[in-house]
Amino acid sequence: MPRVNPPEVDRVAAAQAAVAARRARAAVKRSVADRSRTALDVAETAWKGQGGPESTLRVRELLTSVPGLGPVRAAGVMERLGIADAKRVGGLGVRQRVRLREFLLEREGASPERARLVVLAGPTAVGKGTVSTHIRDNFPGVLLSVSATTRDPRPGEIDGKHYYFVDHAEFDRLIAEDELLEWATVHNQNRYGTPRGPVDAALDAGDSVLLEIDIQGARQVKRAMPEAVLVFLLPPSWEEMVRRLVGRGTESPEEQQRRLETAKVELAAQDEFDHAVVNDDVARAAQEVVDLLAVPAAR
Ligand SMILES: Nc1ncnc2c1ncn2[C@@H]1O[C@H](COP(=O)(O)OP(=O)(O)OP(=O)(O)O)[C@@H](O)[C@H]1O
Ligand SMILES: Nc1nc2c(ncn2[C@@H]2O[C@H](COP(=O)(O)O)[C@@H](O)[C@H]2O)c(=O)[nH]1
Repeated sequence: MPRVNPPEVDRVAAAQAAVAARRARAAVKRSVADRSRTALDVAETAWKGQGGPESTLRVRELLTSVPGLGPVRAAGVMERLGIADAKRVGGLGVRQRVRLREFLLEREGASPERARLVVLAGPTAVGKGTVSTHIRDNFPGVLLSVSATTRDPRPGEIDGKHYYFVDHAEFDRLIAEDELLEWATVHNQNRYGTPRGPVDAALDAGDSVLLEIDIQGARQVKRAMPEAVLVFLLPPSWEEMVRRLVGRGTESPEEQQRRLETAKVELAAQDEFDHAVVNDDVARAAQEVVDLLAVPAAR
């Protein structure tokens, strides 16, 4: 027999239930924040459909309880995943669940205690330098490795900031003394290499490191350090990449042609990478790379 109560009793019971539900949701959020549970575990519980506090938690609340994800970054993540602001975890559609699960898997695999080595590679003029500079300027928690190179500085490039500009004898010495984590002759012309010391020191100190290097170098890093995360930066289209190369105006037409030949080979290697990021917008592409590094956003 259904019970019939006076309206006051129903209202009091409903208010008590709402308070209990809010407390339960707050407890779930605290358990993610203090890492006694992962956000993915919470989401999976909600999707088992038992109607507990996990399923009525808003996705925004779940994400902002993940260490290192503030409201602004959480909003950006939701926009990327195609999840509306008011959505509750239990109310997500199948595709949204798949996207959120993938995001949380990646994010929680990249726990902030585990420093990561991320390698950003891609074809010429896709914007590797631009995206890396954006990360260096906006995410002080990331160490951007400074490479050694035998090429001449371009106008405005500073020795020790953009590259260590060295002659061939010095580059030979760096190789002979095993001071480079990887090195390669790029575009059949100049040699470039990653100094090993600063990378090792940063990882030992628990700091994540970003390398912006070519594909041959990325393969060498993966062989030496299989835990490194390889990210392939893609242009929105081949034509846009050519426009960027020509528009940059730093190479002669012959050098542009040489780089485009290398680019065809490089684009064929994108499947060897762990992740692909399209550089249609610098800030968004940089954010995607930073999410893979799992470092706190700039204040
Ligand atoms: N998202 C973007 N939208 C429009 N232009 C961009 C974008 N990202 C970079 N660019 C422009 O494209 C050009 C090439 O960028 P950048 O020099 O960073 O490429 P790169 O991948 O480092 O090239 P390389 O490997 O040849 O050194 C620059 O003029 C830069 O301003
Ligand atoms: N293997 C490595 N490649 C590197 C390194 N530093 C930069 N690069 C790549 O070289 C090309 C050309 O650079 P540019 O500054 O002359 O335009 C570009 O693809 C870089 O990613 C390195 O240490 N190792």
